[in-house]
Amino acid sequence: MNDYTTPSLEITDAVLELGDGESLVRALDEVSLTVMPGEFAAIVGPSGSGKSSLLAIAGAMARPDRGTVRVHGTDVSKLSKSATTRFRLRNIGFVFQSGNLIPSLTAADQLRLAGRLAGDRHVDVETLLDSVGMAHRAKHRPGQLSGGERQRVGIARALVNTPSLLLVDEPTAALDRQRGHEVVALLADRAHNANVAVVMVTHDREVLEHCDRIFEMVDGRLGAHALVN
Ligand SMILES: Nc1ncnc2c1ncn2[C@@H]1O[C@H](COP(=O)(O)OP(=O)(O)OP(=O)(O)O)[C@@H](O)[C@H]1O
Repeated sequence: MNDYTTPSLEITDAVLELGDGESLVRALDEVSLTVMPGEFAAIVGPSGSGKSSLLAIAGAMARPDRGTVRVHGTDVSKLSKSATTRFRLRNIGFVFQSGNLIPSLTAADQLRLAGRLAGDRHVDVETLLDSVGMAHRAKHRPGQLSGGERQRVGIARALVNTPSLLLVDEPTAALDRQRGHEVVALLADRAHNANVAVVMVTHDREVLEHCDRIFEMVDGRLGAHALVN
Protein backbone atom coordinates (compact mmCIF):
# COMPACT_ATOMS: atom_id res chain seq x y z
CA MET A 1 0.00 0.00 0.00
CA ASN A 2 2.98 2.32 0.29
CA ASP A 3 3.80 4.70 -2.50
CA TYR A 4 6.82 6.84 -1.93
CA THR A 5 5.58 10.24 -3.10
CA THR A 6 2.69 10.72 -0.67
CA PRO A 7 3.89 11.92 2.75
CA SER A 8 3.35 9.33 5.46
CA LEU A 9 2.57 12.18 7.84
CA GLU A 10 1.52 15.71 6.97
CA ILE A 11 0.53 17.95 9.84
CA THR A 12 -0.49 21.46 8.81
CA ASP A 13 -0.90 24.40 11.21
CA ALA A 14 -2.14 22.22 14.06
CA VAL A 15 -3.36 23.90 17.21
CA LEU A 16 -4.27 21.81 20.26
CA GLU A 17 -5.56 23.38 23.45
CA LEU A 18 -5.85 21.32 26.64
CA GLY A 19 -7.56 22.04 29.94
CA ASP A 20 -10.01 24.91 30.31
CA GLY A 21 -10.56 28.31 31.87
CA GLU A 22 -7.47 29.63 33.59
CA SER A 23 -5.64 26.33 33.16
CA LEU A 24 -6.03 26.37 29.36
CA VAL A 25 -2.72 25.38 27.76
CA ARG A 26 -1.86 25.66 24.09
CA ALA A 27 -0.05 22.32 23.84
CA LEU A 28 0.47 22.70 20.08
CA ASP A 29 0.78 26.13 18.55
CA GLU A 30 0.54 26.19 14.72
CA VAL A 31 2.63 23.05 14.29
CA SER A 32 3.44 21.81 10.79
CA LEU A 33 5.46 18.69 10.03
CA THR A 34 5.85 16.53 6.93
CA VAL A 35 7.57 13.15 7.07
CA MET A 36 8.07 11.07 3.91
CA PRO A 37 8.19 7.25 3.67
CA GLY A 38 11.65 6.04 4.67
CA GLU A 39 12.45 9.10 6.80
CA PHE A 40 13.40 8.91 10.45
CA ALA A 41 12.46 12.10 12.32
CA ALA A 42 13.25 12.82 15.96
CA ILE A 43 11.41 15.28 18.20
CA VAL A 44 13.30 16.59 21.21
CA GLY A 45 12.40 19.31 23.68
CA PRO A 46 11.86 20.04 27.36
CA SER A 47 9.22 18.40 29.52
CA GLY A 48 5.80 19.92 28.85
CA SER A 49 6.78 21.35 25.46
CA GLY A 50 4.13 19.36 23.57
CA LYS A 51 5.95 16.26 22.29
CA SER A 52 3.33 13.76 23.51
CA SER A 53 0.59 15.99 22.15
CA LEU A 54 2.27 15.90 18.76
CA LEU A 55 2.41 12.08 18.83
CA ALA A 56 -1.23 12.00 19.97
CA ILE A 57 -2.51 13.97 16.97
CA ALA A 58 -0.16 12.13 14.57
CA GLY A 59 -1.57 8.82 15.82
CA ALA A 60 -5.18 10.06 15.63
CA MET A 61 -5.51 9.62 19.40
CA ALA A 62 -6.45 13.30 19.70
CA ARG A 63 -7.89 15.78 17.23
CA PRO A 64 -6.35 19.21 16.82
CA ASP A 65 -8.68 22.15 17.46
CA ARG A 66 -7.42 23.67 14.22
CA GLY A 67 -5.30 22.46 11.33
CA THR A 68 -5.15 19.09 9.59
CA VAL A 69 -3.42 15.76 10.09
CA ARG A 70 -3.00 13.52 7.06
CA VAL A 71 -1.60 10.03 7.36
CA HIS A 72 -0.58 8.64 3.98
CA GLY A 73 -3.01 11.06 2.33
CA THR A 74 -6.02 10.44 4.58
CA ASP A 75 -7.26 13.37 6.64
CA VAL A 76 -7.68 11.54 9.95
CA SER A 77 -9.37 14.49 11.64
CA LYS A 78 -12.36 13.99 9.28
CA LEU A 79 -12.92 10.29 10.06
CA SER A 80 -15.67 9.07 12.40
CA LYS A 81 -14.59 7.53 15.71
CA SER A 82 -14.94 3.94 14.50
CA ALA A 83 -13.29 4.70 11.16
CA THR A 84 -10.40 6.35 13.06
CA THR A 85 -9.90 3.21 15.15
CA ARG A 86 -9.92 1.00 12.05
CA PHE A 87 -7.57 3.36 10.22
CA ARG A 88 -5.17 3.45 13.16
CA LEU A 89 -5.08 -0.35 13.49
CA ARG A 90 -4.31 -0.74 9.79
CA ASN A 91 -1.94 2.13 9.09
CA ILE A 92 -0.12 3.31 12.20
CA GLY A 93 2.31 1.49 14.48
CA PHE A 94 3.09 2.53 18.06
CA VAL A 95 6.20 1.74 20.10
CA PHE A 96 6.09 2.67 23.78
CA GLN A 97 8.74 3.34 26.42
CA SER A 98 9.15 -0.15 27.80
CA GLY A 99 7.73 -2.30 25.02
CA ASN A 100 4.27 -2.58 26.66
CA LEU A 101 4.07 -6.30 25.98
CA ILE A 102 1.41 -8.63 27.43
CA PRO A 103 3.17 -10.62 30.19
CA SER A 104 1.49 -13.99 29.49
CA LEU A 105 2.13 -14.11 25.73
CA THR A 106 5.22 -15.37 23.92
CA ALA A 107 6.97 -13.02 21.53
CA ALA A 108 5.35 -14.82 18.57
CA ASP A 109 1.88 -14.61 20.12
CA GLN A 110 2.25 -10.86 20.79
CA LEU A 111 2.61 -10.45 17.01
CA ARG A 112 -0.21 -12.88 16.18
CA LEU A 113 -2.61 -11.02 18.47
CA ALA A 114 -1.65 -7.66 16.95
CA GLY A 115 -2.23 -9.16 13.50
CA ARG A 116 -5.70 -10.38 14.46
CA LEU A 117 -6.58 -6.97 15.92
CA ALA A 118 -5.51 -5.35 12.64
CA GLY A 119 -7.67 -7.83 10.69
CA ASP A 120 -4.72 -9.81 9.30
CA ARG A 121 -4.70 -13.45 10.34
CA HIS A 122 -1.71 -14.42 8.21
CA VAL A 123 1.12 -12.51 9.83
CA ASP A 124 4.56 -13.86 8.91
CA VAL A 125 5.69 -13.90 12.52
CA GLU A 126 9.01 -15.60 11.86
CA THR A 127 10.14 -13.10 9.21
CA LEU A 128 9.09 -10.14 11.35
CA LEU A 129 10.88 -11.41 14.45
CA ASP A 130 13.91 -12.18 12.28
CA SER A 131 13.89 -8.60 10.96
CA VAL A 132 14.47 -7.32 14.49
CA GLY A 133 16.97 -10.07 15.38
CA MET A 134 14.54 -11.91 17.66
CA ALA A 135 13.65 -15.12 15.77
CA HIS A 136 15.56 -17.15 18.36
CA ARG A 137 13.35 -15.76 21.15
CA ALA A 138 9.96 -16.45 19.49
CA LYS A 139 8.77 -18.71 22.32
CA HIS A 140 9.96 -16.50 25.18
CA ARG A 141 7.59 -14.45 27.32
CA PRO A 142 8.43 -10.82 28.24
CA GLY A 143 9.67 -11.87 31.69
CA GLN A 144 12.31 -14.04 30.00
CA LEU A 145 13.61 -11.20 27.82
CA SER A 146 16.01 -8.31 28.46
CA GLY A 147 14.78 -4.70 28.20
CA GLY A 148 16.36 -4.32 24.75
CA GLU A 149 14.84 -7.59 23.57
CA ARG A 150 11.40 -6.49 24.80
CA GLN A 151 11.78 -3.27 22.84
CA ARG A 152 12.70 -5.27 19.72
CA VAL A 153 9.59 -7.42 20.08
CA GLY A 154 7.57 -4.21 20.62
CA ILE A 155 8.99 -2.82 17.36
CA ALA A 156 8.20 -6.05 15.46
CA ARG A 157 4.66 -5.97 16.88
CA ALA A 158 4.25 -2.35 15.75
CA LEU A 159 5.25 -3.41 12.22
CA VAL A 160 2.68 -6.22 11.98
CA ASN A 161 0.17 -4.07 10.08
CA THR A 162 2.93 -2.84 7.66
CA PRO A 163 2.23 0.72 8.80
CA SER A 164 3.11 3.73 6.71
CA LEU A 165 3.81 5.57 9.96
CA LEU A 166 5.56 4.36 13.09
CA LEU A 167 5.23 6.55 16.20
CA VAL A 168 7.79 5.92 18.90
CA ASP A 169 7.74 7.34 22.43
CA GLU A 170 11.02 7.40 24.39
CA PRO A 171 12.23 3.97 23.22
CA THR A 172 15.51 4.15 25.13
CA ALA A 173 14.08 5.24 28.50
CA ALA A 174 14.50 1.81 30.09
CA LEU A 175 17.73 0.82 28.31
CA ASP A 176 21.44 1.20 28.92
CA ARG A 177 23.52 3.22 26.45
CA GLN A 178 24.50 0.38 24.14
CA ARG A 179 21.04 -1.21 24.03
CA GLY A 180 19.57 2.25 23.41
CA HIS A 181 21.83 2.72 20.39
CA GLU A 182 20.96 -0.74 19.09
CA VAL A 183 17.21 -0.17 19.34
CA VAL A 184 17.36 3.24 17.65
CA ALA A 185 19.67 1.87 14.93
CA LEU A 186 17.03 -0.82 14.38
CA LEU A 187 14.35 1.87 13.98
CA ALA A 188 16.59 3.63 11.43
CA ASP A 189 17.03 0.33 9.60
CA ARG A 190 13.27 -0.23 9.43
CA ALA A 191 12.72 3.33 8.21
CA HIS A 192 15.33 3.04 5.49
CA ASN A 193 14.80 -0.57 4.43
CA ALA A 194 11.06 -1.04 4.99
CA ASN A 195 10.23 2.53 3.87
CA VAL A 196 8.28 3.30 7.01
CA ALA A 197 8.19 6.89 8.23
CA VAL A 198 9.34 6.91 11.84
CA VAL A 199 8.64 9.77 14.26
CA MET A 200 10.42 9.32 17.58
CA VAL A 201 10.10 11.44 20.70
CA THR A 202 13.22 11.24 22.84
CA HIS A 203 15.12 12.93 25.64
CA ASP A 204 18.17 10.93 24.67
CA ARG A 205 20.32 13.20 22.50
CA GLU A 206 22.97 10.50 22.19
CA VAL A 207 20.85 8.51 19.76
CA LEU A 208 20.06 11.42 17.44
CA GLU A 209 22.97 10.45 15.18
CA HIS A 210 20.74 7.68 13.78
CA CYS A 211 18.01 10.11 12.71
CA ASP A 212 17.59 11.87 9.36
CA ARG A 213 15.85 14.98 10.69
CA ILE A 214 15.71 16.50 14.14
CA PHE A 215 13.07 18.91 15.40
CA GLU A 216 12.88 20.73 18.69
CA MET A 217 9.64 21.56 20.46
CA VAL A 218 9.54 24.59 22.70
CA ASP A 219 6.29 25.85 24.25
CA GLY A 220 4.14 24.01 21.72
CA ARG A 221 6.05 25.27 18.70
CA LEU A 222 8.14 23.06 16.45
CA GLY A 223 11.53 24.33 15.29
CA ALA A 224 13.27 22.93 12.22
CA HIS A 225 16.60 22.18 13.85
CA ALA A 226 18.06 21.21 17.16
CA LEU A 227 21.67 21.19 18.20
CA VAL A 228 23.10 17.70 18.46
CA ASN A 229 25.50 17.39 21.38
N1 LIG B 1 -5.06 16.73 29.93
C1 LIG B 1 -4.43 17.90 30.02
N2 LIG B 1 -5.07 19.00 30.50
C2 LIG B 1 -4.44 20.18 30.57
N3 LIG B 1 -3.18 20.39 30.18
C3 LIG B 1 -2.48 19.34 29.70
C4 LIG B 1 -3.07 18.03 29.61
N4 LIG B 1 -2.12 17.18 29.09
C5 LIG B 1 -1.02 17.92 28.90
N5 LIG B 1 -1.22 19.21 29.25
C6 LIG B 1 -0.26 20.32 29.14
O1 LIG B 1 0.04 20.46 27.75
C7 LIG B 1 1.42 20.80 27.57
C8 LIG B 1 2.09 19.80 26.66
O2 LIG B 1 2.12 18.52 27.28
P1 LIG B 1 2.83 17.25 26.61
O3 LIG B 1 2.50 16.07 27.47
O4 LIG B 1 2.45 17.19 25.18
O5 LIG B 1 4.38 17.62 26.75
P2 LIG B 1 5.69 16.70 26.58
O6 LIG B 1 6.67 17.53 25.82
O7 LIG B 1 5.30 15.39 25.99
O8 LIG B 1 6.18 16.49 28.07
P3 LIG B 1 7.07 15.28 28.71
O9 LIG B 1 8.41 15.33 28.05
O10 LIG B 1 7.14 15.66 30.16
O11 LIG B 1 6.32 13.99 28.46
C9 LIG B 1 2.03 20.84 28.97
O12 LIG B 1 2.04 22.19 29.40
C10 LIG B 1 1.06 20.04 29.81
O13 LIG B 1 1.05 20.50 31.16
